Amino acid sequence: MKFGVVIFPGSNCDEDIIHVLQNVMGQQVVRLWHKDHDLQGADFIVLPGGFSFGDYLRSGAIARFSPIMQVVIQFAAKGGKVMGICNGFQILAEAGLVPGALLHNKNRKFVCRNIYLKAQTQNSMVTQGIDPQRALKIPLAHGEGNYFADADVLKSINDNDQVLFRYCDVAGNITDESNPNGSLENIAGVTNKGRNVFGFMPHPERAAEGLVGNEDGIAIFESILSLSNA
Ligand SMILES: NC(=O)CC[C@H](N)C(=O)O
Repeated sequence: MKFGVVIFPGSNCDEDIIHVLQNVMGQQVVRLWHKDHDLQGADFIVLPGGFSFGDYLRSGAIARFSPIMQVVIQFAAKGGKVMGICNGFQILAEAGLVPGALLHNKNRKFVCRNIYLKAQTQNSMVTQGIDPQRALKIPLAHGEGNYFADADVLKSINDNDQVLFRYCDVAGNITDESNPNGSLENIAGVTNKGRNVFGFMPHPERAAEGLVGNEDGIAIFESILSLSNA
């Protein structure tokens, strides 16, 4: 598969995801600059983590207007696959490509530690290969990751099976104590109605090889690739 990784001013996880896709997963990757107007034939677009435009106004609020986002929005409208990690998720939410919003963490503090999450649906490209009972240990690093949606949106994403991940404890229990940022119903990631746009806060690209002491993130990348090869 050919991945396109978009780089915004202030992105800081772009090289991490490029490294994992290229060197760990053996995929083709092109770097896309936020001012570009085409996707260089990529089949799968990734918006990486970081602090695009210094998180001014709100995380993702300015990046959402970068020229490349017009092309990404058109690509997604035609069913193209787009995945946002952390700041990428914030940009997708600002662009209206996934439901809901990311508010400041409930305790107003930046959270930077490992958390656990569980896949919530088998019906998505990023989770279909993950054992739903498995608690994945994945790093988290953000100040604005508190997932919010109004009651109607929350109901519709639950009814349509659009929740990708929820925060849990090491044993897989989804509890208030295992919620690191105040997210509604422990939601850590969602997909859109068309199931081709994916956003989540945790960073699997920081946990995808033995060298960094944690390979749990590979399950997500394997899931994406197994469906594309099916
Ligand atoms: N790691 C990241 O992508 C940081 C996300 C974002 N800028 C925040 O602090 O909320």
